[in-house]
Amino acid sequence: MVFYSQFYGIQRIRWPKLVSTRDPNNILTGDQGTWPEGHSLHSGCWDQGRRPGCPPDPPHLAPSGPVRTRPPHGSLPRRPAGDPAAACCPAPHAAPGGPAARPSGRPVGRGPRRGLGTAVRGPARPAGRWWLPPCLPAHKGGRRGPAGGVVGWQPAMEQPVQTEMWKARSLEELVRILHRLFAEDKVSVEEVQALMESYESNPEEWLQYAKFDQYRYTRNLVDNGNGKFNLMILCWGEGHGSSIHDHTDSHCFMKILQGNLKETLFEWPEKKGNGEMTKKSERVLRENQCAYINDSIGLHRVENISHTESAVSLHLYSPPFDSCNTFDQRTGHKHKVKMTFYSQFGERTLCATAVPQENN
Ligand SMILES: N[C@@H](CS(=O)O)C(=O)O
Ligand SMILES: [Fe+2]
Repeated sequence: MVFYSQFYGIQRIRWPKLVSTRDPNNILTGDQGTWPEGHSLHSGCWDQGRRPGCPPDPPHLAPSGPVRTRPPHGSLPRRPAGDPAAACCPAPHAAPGGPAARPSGRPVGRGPRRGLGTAVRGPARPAGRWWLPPCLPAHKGGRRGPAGGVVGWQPAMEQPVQTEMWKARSLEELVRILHRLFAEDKVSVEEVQALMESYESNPEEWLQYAKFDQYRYTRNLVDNGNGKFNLMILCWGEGHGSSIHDHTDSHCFMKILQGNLKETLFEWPEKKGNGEMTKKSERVLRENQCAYINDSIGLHRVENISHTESAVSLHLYSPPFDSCNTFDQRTGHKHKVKMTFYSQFGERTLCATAVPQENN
């Protein structure tokens, strides 16, 4: 699976195979990585209506009404020869030299609209996205430009203009749409971010997961995304915060469900780390906003600076990870920590160790 972004570009993470920055049609050649069974390339089925012989959706993804039809994907990857999904779902967008983007931005999906959220037409994004080299922090071979993005841009292939956006009308629906998006070979950072932002926080829907601790912020697993992502609710009591940390080469989306959270960005320290870490920026994230970070952008610390209000946030990590590095602000020294869940699917996790080693 490949992530792409008009700002951050393709990011190769743990499992994707070789990605050509010049020919996006090549991205399906080579090793397909290690997805859990049944999660390879059937994603073409859902957006064009089910074709005879297509494997059924897993029950929790079963269609129940109209869906958003996909924007045209003129340059999405070709399915490899012999791929069963190619046989059962000859997705027009995946065909070599697939359909050109419609200037009107009208949906191209045919077949019945099947139910996940509302498709709303968003503002057309500027044409011409860029394919980037992997988005890695400088010490892993990435190079950062003045704006903090990775440099080394390679104008290669225009990406389609996205003309529609998802609207998740409930947390449940948000989870369903996320499953759909992550079943694709390519995942758009902006699409996930916009989708998460589209969900209007409703405490009734997430209260069952919101378990607070008196002393530290808690991580509460909501969904494990078929192994492709982890969705969790973090509960921040007054004054609670995380250490400065990285995200283990994963993509991190953070949406505020309640209250406000301050996010402070830091530069990666020099290799050895022996001095005060450099602060890049800070901002306060407010209810329903969704932020995004990965290791090429930098490190961050998140804090609930309120003395009177708790805060709750919804985090998506892909690929999932269970450890990260924390950094000492004064020295830049790093320390690997294991990350655990305070609860999973609404049930309090039994502590395996007497002293949980958390990122705070
Ligand atoms: N990334 C942190 C939360 S935050 O401070 O972004 C975690 O998963 O615990
Ligand atoms: Fe984080």
